[in-house]
Amino acid sequence: MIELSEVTKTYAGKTVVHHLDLQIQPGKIFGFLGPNGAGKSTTIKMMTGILPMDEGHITINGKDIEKEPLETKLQFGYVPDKSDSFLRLKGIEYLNFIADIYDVSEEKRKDRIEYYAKLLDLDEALHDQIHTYSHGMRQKTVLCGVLIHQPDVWILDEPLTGLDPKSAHVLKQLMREQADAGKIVFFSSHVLEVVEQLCDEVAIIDQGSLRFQGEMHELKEEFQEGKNLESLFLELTGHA
Ligand SMILES: Nc1ncnc2c1ncn2[C@@H]1O[C@H](COP(=O)(O)OP(=O)(O)OP(=O)(O)O)[C@@H](O)[C@H]1O
Repeated sequence: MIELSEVTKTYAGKTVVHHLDLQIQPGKIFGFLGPNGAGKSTTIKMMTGILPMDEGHITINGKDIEKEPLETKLQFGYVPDKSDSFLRLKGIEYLNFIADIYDVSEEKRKDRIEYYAKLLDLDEALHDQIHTYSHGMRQKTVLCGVLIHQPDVWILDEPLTGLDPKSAHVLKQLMREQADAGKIVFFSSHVLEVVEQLCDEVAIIDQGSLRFQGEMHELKEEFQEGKNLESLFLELTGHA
């Protein structure tokens, strides 16, 4: 389970995440929605321990990201919205590095790298340096790193942006499999069609505050009378 309690972040006097409470249960694909600048990436960076929070607590599988950062980081895999680290490494070197960090055995890593690199059409690029990769290839390389260590929780920031249709389809299938195996897939997006198609549960934030959290079917019940998800989203985020 992921739990955010009263999480607040202020940049230079401007509060961009405001007393945010969220609970994400295992077995779900959880969509985190909001317009540009709503505070999605900031929240994800606090969940993953990249940014400190000013107030509140975040736990992942009962581990507190501020009190037990290492133990908490072992619970999840993270794909950021921009992947521009380790650019001098070759894809295969990066994946072996991740496997080393997470103590994945030689046999398992070999099988998993082979399987997932082929599935994501990365196999032919593995011996090139990451700086030669496109945005989508970099995203898929980081994703491959997550798949290699098989964490309970996936945290994905705009994971489908920049992926070609085949890779997007593969990722959506992997997300479904992960949730169906009783694990958590938490992802941010502003692509409403993707959210509607994929999510079991959603949270909508605007200006750092929660406007809705509930099952996808509860959200859909709100837009039965001629409203689609887009108009409901615009209404909830004050842009109708
Ligand atoms: N390092 C920073 N310094 C100052 N303000 C920041 C910083 N990072 C983000 N912000 C501000 O915090 C707010 C939330 O930004 P954030 O990137 O979390 O939004 P987002 O919901 O992920 O947006 P998008 O959908 O455009 O990626 C915005 O107003 C942004 O300008």
